[in-house]
Amino acid sequence: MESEGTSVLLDHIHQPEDLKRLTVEQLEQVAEETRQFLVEKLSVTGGHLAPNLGVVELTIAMHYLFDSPKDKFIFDVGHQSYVHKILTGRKDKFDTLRKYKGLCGFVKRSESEHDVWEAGHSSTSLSAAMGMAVARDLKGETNRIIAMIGDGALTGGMALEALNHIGHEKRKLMVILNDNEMSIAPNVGALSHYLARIRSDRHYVKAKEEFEHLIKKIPAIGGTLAKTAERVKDSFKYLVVPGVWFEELGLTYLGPVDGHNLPLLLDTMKQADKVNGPVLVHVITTKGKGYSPAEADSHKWHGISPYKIESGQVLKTVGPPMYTEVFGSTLIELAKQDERIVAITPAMPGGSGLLGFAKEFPDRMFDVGIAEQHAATFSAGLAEEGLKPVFAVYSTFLQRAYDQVVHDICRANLNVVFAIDRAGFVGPDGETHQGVYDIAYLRSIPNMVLMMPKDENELRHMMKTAFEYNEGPIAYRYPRENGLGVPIDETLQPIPIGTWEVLRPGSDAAILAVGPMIPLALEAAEAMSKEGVQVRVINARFIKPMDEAMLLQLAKEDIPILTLEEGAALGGFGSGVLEHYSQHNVYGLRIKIIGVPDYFVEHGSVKEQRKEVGFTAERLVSELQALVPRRRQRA
Ligand SMILES: Cc1ncc(C[n+]2csc(CCOP(=O)(O)OP(=O)(O)O)c2C)c(N)n1
Ligand SMILES: CC(=O)[C@@H](O)[C@H](O)COP(=O)(O)O
Ligand SMILES: [Mg+2]
Repeated sequence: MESEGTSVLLDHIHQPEDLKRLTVEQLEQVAEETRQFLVEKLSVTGGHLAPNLGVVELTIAMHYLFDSPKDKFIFDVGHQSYVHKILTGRKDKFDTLRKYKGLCGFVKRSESEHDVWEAGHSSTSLSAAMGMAVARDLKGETNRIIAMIGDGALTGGMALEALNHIGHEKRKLMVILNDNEMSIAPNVGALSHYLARIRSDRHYVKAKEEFEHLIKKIPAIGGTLAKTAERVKDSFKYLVVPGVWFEELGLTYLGPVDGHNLPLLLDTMKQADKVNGPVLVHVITTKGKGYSPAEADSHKWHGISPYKIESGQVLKTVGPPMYTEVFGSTLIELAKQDERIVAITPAMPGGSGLLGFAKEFPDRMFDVGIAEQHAATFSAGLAEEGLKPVFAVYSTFLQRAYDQVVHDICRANLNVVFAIDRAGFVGPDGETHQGVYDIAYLRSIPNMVLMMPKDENELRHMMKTAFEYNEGPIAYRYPRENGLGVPIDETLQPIPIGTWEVLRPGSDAAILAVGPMIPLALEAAEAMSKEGVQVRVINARFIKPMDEAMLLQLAKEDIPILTLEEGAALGGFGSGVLEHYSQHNVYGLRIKIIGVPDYFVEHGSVKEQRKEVGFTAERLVSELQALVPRRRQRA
């Protein structure tokens, strides 16, 4: 891929209509120029390069044949919608991709009328498509509904629930299965193996054609022989029709078709468009197509940081290890001591830092696919039988398994350990991925213990604490960022459950800070000390249960309290402090909750997101000045 390409045709594509005037050869040139554009732009911005390189021809074909936005294009997850954005007038905004107030990395209604379904979480496209198909029919409209779903997303339970409904109602809609054999990591599961079989045995299609040709040769026959021939043909389907599983669900299966062969793709999708009912087009693509580093390692290039085009070398940020890395290495340390420890990931082995664990303990590592609900109750089953499951999951994706956490794990009080990564703001992935709700949605469940460390060293001790805790479910949450670079204790000590830690003494006010908010609290306390106000800073490392003794002491001292968490203020840790005092009939305290306000915080850097919601020392100082009575503020 030369680094300075000239986009001759792509520069003239401002809306999908501009595609429709082109010849197929010109469309192929647009595809080439689009790949060039993606590689160049994302070398600066970073983003989901490999998924988008894989759907260049597919997205061009969709916009060439069909009429968005009248026809509804629904992208599952939406991380592969960059080509769609390029073709719908947003090419010039790609320098702002995933930047603060810039182009969103997922489908976004506010950006374009062509963006009709927002996602970020996987496996929602088919349910949305079905909803839009029913609405269309009830309104007497005739537009097309076209969902693009990947082979990974297809393993998500919602997708299978939707297929069941789609096949039942038999309404006209098109499912384009973008099969590149990859989730983020190589795809897993029986469904993935089934698709692999279809991909590999191309003779299915040839044999089917020969058989049908043979049947046609038999002279026109009537009666039982005709019925027999039909039954033979139908049963032959089980042998040769590759997509029989989909056909049995009630969808017409077309494919598999090469997703980079535009003429073939166009023909197949024209055929699919004629089907008067649900149709699934099985498209085989290469994740990372056209850029050799991404083709060679599409796991790494699924979501990539800025890189050098020529070498594919990623521009690494230096610094202390990420919390995720510390989690992964410490889990190996613990697992070496106890074979009861098993790790579970819903399709995020790399992102969750478990690749090392998988290598060390292949029999104790379970990637269940994009299936958080199954992962949770699978963990419950493991715990039921005396193992020590560590369910590694991003905060935002744990939302998908809330009932299983309540119903199967906490109610049953099973010893499941939750390793909740990406807790707090996550930066470029934005509002669909912010890990800011798990404090609120977990702390209200009986039997749940929820911790957050002040640094990577304390994370290790929390992991030991969780491992040795056998009173039921326990969770530690940690952010998508580097640790603080603190010294690492070799010996792991469990922390007494429900105990906080005073980090800075003070008698005029107290800040109860959670996790990555602690440095900010210390900075504000330092600033206040210059005004003669001594602010105590407490590491509120147990969100549940709270340190009741310390809360009682604070009440006795009757000093103002400020709670600080990178989580939804509504129902979060600070709410818990208020609830505690209410339950203990303590009245009249001055308490200020600082958390994430009640709206979805969009993409940008974590620093920009924190600034936007007022997580700044200046803001904390002004809140403390308002809380601490004048008499305590010495002149
Ligand atoms: C509920 C949920 N779990 C996990 C993820 C993380 N995730 C994003 S994309 C992806 C893989 C999707 O694979 P596939 O659908 O095959 O798309 P591809 O990237 O291969 O084009 C995963 C696991 C998510 N977005 N949503
Ligand atoms: C699209 C998606 O959900 C994942 O690719 C996610 O963006 C990964 O997030 P991290 O980059 O934090 O692992
Ligand atoms: Mg895939």
